[in-house]
Amino acid sequence: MPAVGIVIGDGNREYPGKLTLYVTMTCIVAAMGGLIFGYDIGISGGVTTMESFQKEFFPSVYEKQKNDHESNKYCKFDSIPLTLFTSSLYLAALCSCVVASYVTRAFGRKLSMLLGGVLFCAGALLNGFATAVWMLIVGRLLLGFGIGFTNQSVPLYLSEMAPYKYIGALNIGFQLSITIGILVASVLNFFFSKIPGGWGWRLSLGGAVVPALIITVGSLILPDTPNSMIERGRFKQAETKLRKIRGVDNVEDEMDDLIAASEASKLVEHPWRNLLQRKYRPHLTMAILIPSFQQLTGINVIMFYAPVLFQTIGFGNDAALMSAVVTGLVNVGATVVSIYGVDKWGRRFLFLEGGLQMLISQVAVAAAIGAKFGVDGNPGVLPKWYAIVVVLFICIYVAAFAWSWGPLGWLVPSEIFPLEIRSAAQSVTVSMNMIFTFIIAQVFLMMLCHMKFGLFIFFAFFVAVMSVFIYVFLPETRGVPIEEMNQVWRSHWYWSRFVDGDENGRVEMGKVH
Ligand SMILES: OC[C@H]1O[C@](O)(CO)[C@@H](O)[C@@H]1O
Repeated sequence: MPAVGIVIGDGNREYPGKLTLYVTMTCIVAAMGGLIFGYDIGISGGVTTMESFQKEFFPSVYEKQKNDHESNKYCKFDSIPLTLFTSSLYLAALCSCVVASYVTRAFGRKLSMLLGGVLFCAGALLNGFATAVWMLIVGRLLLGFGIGFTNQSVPLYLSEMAPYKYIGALNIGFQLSITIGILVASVLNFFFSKIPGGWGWRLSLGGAVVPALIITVGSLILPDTPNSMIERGRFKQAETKLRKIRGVDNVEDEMDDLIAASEASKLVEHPWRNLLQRKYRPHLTMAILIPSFQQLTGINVIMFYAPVLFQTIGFGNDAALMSAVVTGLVNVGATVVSIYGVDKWGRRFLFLEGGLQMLISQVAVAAAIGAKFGVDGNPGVLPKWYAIVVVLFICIYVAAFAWSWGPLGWLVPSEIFPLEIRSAAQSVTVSMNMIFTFIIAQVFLMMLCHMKFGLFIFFAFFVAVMSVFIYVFLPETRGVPIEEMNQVWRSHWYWSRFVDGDENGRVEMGKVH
């Protein structure tokens, strides 16, 4: 997720500051924001394969998969209410993003986090105690509203509290905690599914209450950010707070820049209209395409539905949930690789290498499933070695995503938007991501039913398209301070026609970003 907000410093200036208790607490709360998002992503697929859950809420799916040995296996989970259970969260998150950005600006980051935490708690409880499908869906909607608030406020809070030099790392750190949340969810699903009497799914869904409570309590005890005090004209208070947060006395430089940034952002009258200007065409294009492409890699087919997918292709219950744990582990590990490599190897290299690796593994998965299942999806008994090969290719695919499009899908947009369009462009990025996450969650099981193993070719096609797009249109942004970005567009073979001349030239941001 993005570390949104006003980035301070002139790219060369080093602000003094230590890793204080405040900063550490900030990181913990921020980690909870990512964790709970990841938890929601990872929990639903496993829960929907639990028999007690299916029997209680989706008896027709249960019957179909128990008794129907004849018809197409690719279709055994194809049920609109079942997919709505997963996808409704992202639709709600999309809607609440808009309200959340207003609340965060007008009433501060803490209130937004508190609202997010409370909505999460309500959603988790409603889900854990659900006795009807509507309770499940309303619970997921509440969780989604919560995500809209925390995804807006937590990264912003984080980027304002963290010492300048940690901002980049925290950006990927947030994505890392999403992947950890997904992993925790799949491990819990694995163990909870063994609990008899229908308690397993209740514990899995209700478990979200733990990180939700941490965020709620955190938002009450954490301090306000100096930035939001400055926005409200409390300069003295902000300076005292900044000293305390940074653990040093000489915070004058940072204070000056914060005040300048706040004043500059007040001058931005029409961020949305700004974004439509010709000179921001490259930014708008990236704000729309990068998050859309991130989802069109098909990653959430695996993240949401890995256990469903593995059961569809003939794995037993346990093996399906275990395989989801394995892909979850690979996801976390490869995100760490990205943190290590992103400044060493550059963004373009990771995008292109990741794209190629995803393409090859998707074609391999399609071929392996197609060869064994044909179009009617009836493999007889799936040999163990064959199942392992399929899981292996899926892991190769997940690893590629997790060190390329996963973190870079957030990092690259966050480093190319100049201050005067930053908040608008960031909202476009977050919204596009949510829209496509919703669409994929909603239509995947139907697509699997109709396109069968060809579904993986469908996503492979998009991976090819997006890799070509990166190769041709995305300049390298590694180590480019934001005030130099315009120069990068200006020397690009295509974007130079939009960002040419001095009139569009450098944005006067030396002090404020
Ligand atoms: O780690 C995979 C996860 O990362 C995201 O792309 C968010 O950045 C999610 O949509 C996905 O489930």
